Amino acid sequence: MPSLKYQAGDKVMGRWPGSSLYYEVKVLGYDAKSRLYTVIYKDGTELELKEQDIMSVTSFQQRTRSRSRSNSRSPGRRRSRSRSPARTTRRSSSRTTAAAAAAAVATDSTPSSRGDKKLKQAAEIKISPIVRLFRKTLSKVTRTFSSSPEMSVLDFDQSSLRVFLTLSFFLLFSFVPLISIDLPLFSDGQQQQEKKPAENNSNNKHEKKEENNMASKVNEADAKVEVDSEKNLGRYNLRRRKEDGDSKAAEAKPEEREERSSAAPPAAAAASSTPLDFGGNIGALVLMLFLPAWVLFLVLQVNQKDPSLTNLPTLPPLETFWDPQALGFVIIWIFFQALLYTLPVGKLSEGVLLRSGRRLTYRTNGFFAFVVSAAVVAAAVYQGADLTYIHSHFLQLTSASFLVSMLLSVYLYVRSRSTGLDERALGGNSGKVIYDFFKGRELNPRIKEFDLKFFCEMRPGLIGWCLINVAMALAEMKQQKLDAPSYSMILVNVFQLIYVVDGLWNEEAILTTMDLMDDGFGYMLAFGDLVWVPFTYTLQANYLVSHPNPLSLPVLTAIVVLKLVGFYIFRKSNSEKNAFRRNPADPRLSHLKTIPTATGKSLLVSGWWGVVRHPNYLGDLIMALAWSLPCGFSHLLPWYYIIYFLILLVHRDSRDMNACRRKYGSAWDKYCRTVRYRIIPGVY
Ligand SMILES: NC(=O)C1=CN([C@@H]2O[C@H](COP(=O)(O)OP(=O)(O)OC[C@H]3O[C@@H](n4cnc5c(N)ncnc54)[C@H](OP(=O)(O)O)[C@@H]3O)[C@@H](O)[C@H]2O)C=CC1
Ligand SMILES: CC(C)CCC[C@@H](C)[C@H]1CC=C2C3=C(CC[C@@]21C)[C@@]1(C)CC[C@H](O)C(C)(C)[C@@H]1CC3
Repeated sequence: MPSLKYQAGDKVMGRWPGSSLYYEVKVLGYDAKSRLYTVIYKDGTELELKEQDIMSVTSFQQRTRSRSRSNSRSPGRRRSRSRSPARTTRRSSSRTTAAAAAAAVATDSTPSSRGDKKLKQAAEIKISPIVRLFRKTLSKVTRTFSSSPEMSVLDFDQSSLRVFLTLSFFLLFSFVPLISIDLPLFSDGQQQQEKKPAENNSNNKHEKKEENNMASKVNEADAKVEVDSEKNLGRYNLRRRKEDGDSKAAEAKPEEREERSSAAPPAAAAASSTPLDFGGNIGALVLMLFLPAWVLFLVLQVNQKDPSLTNLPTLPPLETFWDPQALGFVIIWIFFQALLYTLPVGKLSEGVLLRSGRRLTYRTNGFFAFVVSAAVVAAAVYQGADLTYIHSHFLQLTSASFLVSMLLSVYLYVRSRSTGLDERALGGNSGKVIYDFFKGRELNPRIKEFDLKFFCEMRPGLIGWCLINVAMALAEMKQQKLDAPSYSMILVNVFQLIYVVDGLWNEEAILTTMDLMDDGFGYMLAFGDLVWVPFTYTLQANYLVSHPNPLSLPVLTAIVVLKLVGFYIFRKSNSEKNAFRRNPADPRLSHLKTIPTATGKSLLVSGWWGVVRHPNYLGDLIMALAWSLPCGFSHLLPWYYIIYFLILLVHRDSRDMNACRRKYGSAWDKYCRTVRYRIIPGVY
């Protein structure tokens, strides 16, 4: 190829299709007819790229450095850098890693930039009117509360905040978060610079590059991201030429599906450039204030004789929120669960491969913890303990748990200062204090072998949910003067018990969920696990205590069938994905078709994951419907869960779509074209 810019054998940087990530590739050849270069990535993927998507390593480094220099002029960052003793080492390490052209640099931009707008456009999918309405509302809310994502902690929109604060008694529950976020003692920019090279236990070149702070800096200046998937189709040829010469090649044979741990996920480099969810700082602040207030509203509302929307509860005196005994019970419960978690009983399971190249082990003895907890509670009841205390002190228990979750969140944020970049979540490491506090910075905070995120997600709140439900059944019997709980109460109790026990029985499967793999542990999950789950997921049982709803046998049967259908879809789809992620070559999965991706992982494109994207959400939603139906239609309140859950899962689905698009590029687009429905069959 004499007159060509790149010659066969050249090592250059090639853009990964559908994304803005550059990887080192080797030029294999050039096709004059199509004017495409054939390049090979380090993981063996061969693609055809246009010249404009290729860059020499030198110009790539120059570009990266110049962006880095121009960005380092930002006063905030410079100030913190100059104070860092480790800075020189870091910078030089950044340079060398930049030169080590084995990794990707994300040129994704912040949500406000043109690049990200394009990304959003690319993610725009044809949707049904209901979903469109929902998304419109969601984006309106987001726009209302977020201005520029580049805003600092201090210059947030004061007027929106004031309007918001006057809305209700939010401030009360939000006292602690306000203290913690008003103290921007350190910036993430500084912390990123301060990480000593010695802390880098990464054994993977991609991750080493990821520490290069320039990744995000290239972003800000170079928002020329072309991610329109349709455009990309014309520009790239995604054939895996090595495996097969025709378009069928995208479906790999089972024996080819081994996951290559040497290939780091492409998103690894995007540490501080992942687009912000929830409208950035302002959205996170709003949520931090709104969520506790909403829990308070629900807790007060459910006790009303007529909990309709036109009959809002009044705020009780402040002192009713505080009960040291309730706090004592909450702490004892959490410590009791922690003790069970640490017992050397049950299996040790391996988590997914982390960006640091490590795999963590988890003690998955959740079912054991459940059985022991049930036995201890039963023994306590036998000894005369009155579980209806939980119902009568629900508000105090809620505020005590809120306090614990707040303290935990502050602890998590503070300790995340001393963690390396490869230990942080991609989405919670923006440098924006409120946002990172909310989303969680550290991916897997551990005290020795004690994994805080895993523990909180699977134990105190989840098992506490069942305990509270049982307490509600006893409270119903007491209040309604019944010899046994009502059928509605039994259904709600049994359905949710099945859900929790199933989660604990299949505890290992949680290791391949978004929370464990991608999300940091911060306020969102700490609050979600310790307050939201136990005190709002029990709303149906709580409602039935004082709002009986007799069920006829046919209705009861129909509800049971619905629950079983939902459970079947939920369990089967979760197990299928979990089994596939754990062992892609599992012979039991050999009938499934897959799409290979450049990360070495493949995507399931048949079986449950070929019916809709996120079939597990579909099953979960059907179950949620079966949980609300026993409460009847007199009030909206017991239907709150399914409404919230629909919002949560649709938002989670789009978060996951964006994350997967960043991870898998065009392979993800191909998956979306093949499996067109999102969550619900027929809904795009
Ligand atoms: N009760 C509750 O409050 C909640 C319950 N849930 C439930 O928890 C469960 C886990 O949910 P969640 O963590 O949100 O998401 P998933 O378990 O669906 O995990 C999403 C991940 O799965 C992988 N994936 C996506 N598509 C495919 C595919 N086609 N083939 C192979 N892998 C794929 C991707 O990760 P990668 O490719 O990196 O492996 C993706 O990031 C669900 O059943 C959900 O309903 C969730 C939230 C709240
Ligand atoms: C406070 C916010 C608005 C939302 C917080 C969300 C969290 C409450 C949920 C995020 C993912 C969850 C999962 C479960 C519980 C709720 C949270 C923590 C789960 C443990 C429930 C039991 C299931 O069997 C499961 C699949 C293990 C769930 C995993 C996700």
